[in-house]
Amino acid sequence: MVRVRDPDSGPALPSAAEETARIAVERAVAELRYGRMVLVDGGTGPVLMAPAEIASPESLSSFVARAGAVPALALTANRAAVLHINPTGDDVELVTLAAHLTPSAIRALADASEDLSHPLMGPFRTRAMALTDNHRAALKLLKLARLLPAGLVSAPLGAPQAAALVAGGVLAVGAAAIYAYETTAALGLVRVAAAKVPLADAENARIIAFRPEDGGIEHLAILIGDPVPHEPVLIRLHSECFTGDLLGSLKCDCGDQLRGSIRQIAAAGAGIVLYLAQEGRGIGLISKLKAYSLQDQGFDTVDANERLGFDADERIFLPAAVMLKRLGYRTVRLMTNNPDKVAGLEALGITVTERVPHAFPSNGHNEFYLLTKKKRSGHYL
Ligand SMILES: Nc1nc2c(ncn2[C@@H]2O[C@H](COP(=O)(O)OP(=O)(O)OP(=O)(O)O)[C@@H](O)[C@H]2O)c(=O)[nH]1
Ligand SMILES: [Zn+2]
Repeated sequence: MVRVRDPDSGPALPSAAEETARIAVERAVAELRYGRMVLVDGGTGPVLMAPAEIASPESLSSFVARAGAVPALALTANRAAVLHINPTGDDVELVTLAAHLTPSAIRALADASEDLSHPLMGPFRTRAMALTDNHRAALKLLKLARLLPAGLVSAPLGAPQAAALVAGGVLAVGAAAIYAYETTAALGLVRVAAAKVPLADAENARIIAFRPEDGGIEHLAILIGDPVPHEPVLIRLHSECFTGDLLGSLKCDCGDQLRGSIRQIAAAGAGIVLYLAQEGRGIGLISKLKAYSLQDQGFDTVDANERLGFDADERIFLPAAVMLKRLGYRTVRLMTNNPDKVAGLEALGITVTERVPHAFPSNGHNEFYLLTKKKRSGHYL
């Protein structure tokens, strides 16, 4: 494919080697989502891994046959703390799979939404397998696959064993590529389509779609009116929320914020909504629904994410900053209540001249959610 550089492209487009590495990560993501095993390779020796949330007797025995040994269960420190596993101080714990940890117990250890139906399943033993950077990369890869960050992992394998697995069809992916993935994908964003789409609240609207040059996750820019590049442009960064944006869910404020931002920008004359593919603050729709079921059990939105093994917010701001630069805008008035969005854009070279408050009345279902954003995530409300 011919590589075209926008006149105001901001950061350089990634090299061909970086793009090959990014595509390897996307293929590994697809393998994991099909429940297949993947080899994560890097300086500390290749480790075989598989998602724990779909562990079955068959997948476990196939793992043992390939790795030549019983795997360990890799959990984030957040998830391990919930399970009262003695902390080693590392960000990842490797739990020994004792006989009582059957496939269904492994699934329950991975998935906090089953905590009530599967009360604590200890005792747990850790440290039998030495933790390596490739185990950490394995959990990052699961997050990129929008799966729970809990994986069956082997100890580092010898080169001949890893080569035999690759020859047998197991996909290998580099740990460095996994860590670079989000940055490389964002830096590779280019415009792939643009069209006028008159909206009920903003008739003069255009949607410009961005995608990494050779495929991958797409984000949208909704341009309303004709924002002037050299003046501060009124913008909203809106993370995708299927339930709130499309279904009008009352659990959050997303639907009001999305429609409200379009109305406000139209009333002001011009501006941009960036609609970012970061469902569930970056954990994906299925994990967000699991977080909702934990909220039904009394946990707040932050605790629910952490019980599932995630951080409270897994989003990055680079895709938004890159899209703004590709469109030719570097100075913005940002509609948000989230201080991290202001700091995140500023850190990436976008000047935020003003934070425009973007709060809507609560609706009888989302008071506690809004209060938690204020109290625990420092939102201005
Ligand atoms: N994990 C998780 N995600 C949620 C929950 N409720 C809403 N979301 C997601 O949170 C994101 C909200 O995005 P935004 O409205 O852009 O961001 P914000 O951090 O609330 O900041 P502002 O609205 O700009 O003040 C969307 O991706 C929703 O899908 C929840 O309880 N758990
Ligand atoms: Zn929402």
